[in-house]
Amino acid sequence: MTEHTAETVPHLTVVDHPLVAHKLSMMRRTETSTAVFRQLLREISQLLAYEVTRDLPMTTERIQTPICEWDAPVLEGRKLALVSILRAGNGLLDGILELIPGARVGFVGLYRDPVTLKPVQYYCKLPSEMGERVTIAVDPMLATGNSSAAAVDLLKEAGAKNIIFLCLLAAPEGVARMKEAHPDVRVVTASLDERLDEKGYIVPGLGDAGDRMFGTK
Ligand SMILES: O=P(O)(O)OC[C@H]1O[C@H](OP(=O)(O)OP(=O)(O)O)[C@H](O)[C@@H]1O
Ligand SMILES: O=c1cc[nH]c(=O)[nH]1
Ligand SMILES: [Mg+2]
Repeated sequence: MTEHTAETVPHLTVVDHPLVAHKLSMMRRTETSTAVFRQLLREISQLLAYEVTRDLPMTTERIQTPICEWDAPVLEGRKLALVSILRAGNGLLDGILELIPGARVGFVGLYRDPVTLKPVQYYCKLPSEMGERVTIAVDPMLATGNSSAAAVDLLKEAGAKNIIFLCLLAAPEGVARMKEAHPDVRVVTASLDERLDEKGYIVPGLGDAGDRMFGTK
């Protein structure tokens, strides 16, 4: 590990949970099939959703139980915006939507040019009233951070102010890039990996998340 840790990067949360770590190790294995990879990502996404929503603002609503009237805790404000960074973000989105079915959903289409490692945008469709929603942007991989920084630029252009970036694996380089470009955005990840290789892949990583999820090359 490098010197970057959850302690030295306070805007970074590494979800430290045995089930997450075990499932993630299974996902990293080369021999894990596409079907199992997708299923594991769905399972992990729900554990991460539990963590990433921990500090959502709450209010109370007067309700009638069979016994009495009561001020019951409920989520405050407008419905969450979940934004998937295509393609691979959809692997995290599906499981989280099961837990938060009322969330509004946006998509940012980006792919990383394999030579320049710069993001190329091909799509953007976001919910209305982004300025009034907590926005959770999801993409399994935070490598150079170029894609996530560009995606957050688009979210902010649409008015989003309260943004969390949720990923599965983060490289220290990507965490640093996000901190520099968007210091107000909290990054939540299942693992802070060691580094990037010469092609910009996360080490030890799990390879190309989109390809592993969809069986492409
Ligand atoms: O931090 P970065 O260096 O920008 O790399 C991370 C990006 O690369 C992957 O997407 P990819 O370009 O492979 O597109 P895909 O989801 O369509 O496979 C990943 O899902 C991120 O979006
Ligand atoms: O390791 C990496 C880096 C970027 N994108 C991926 O899918 N994997
Ligand atoms: Mg890919």
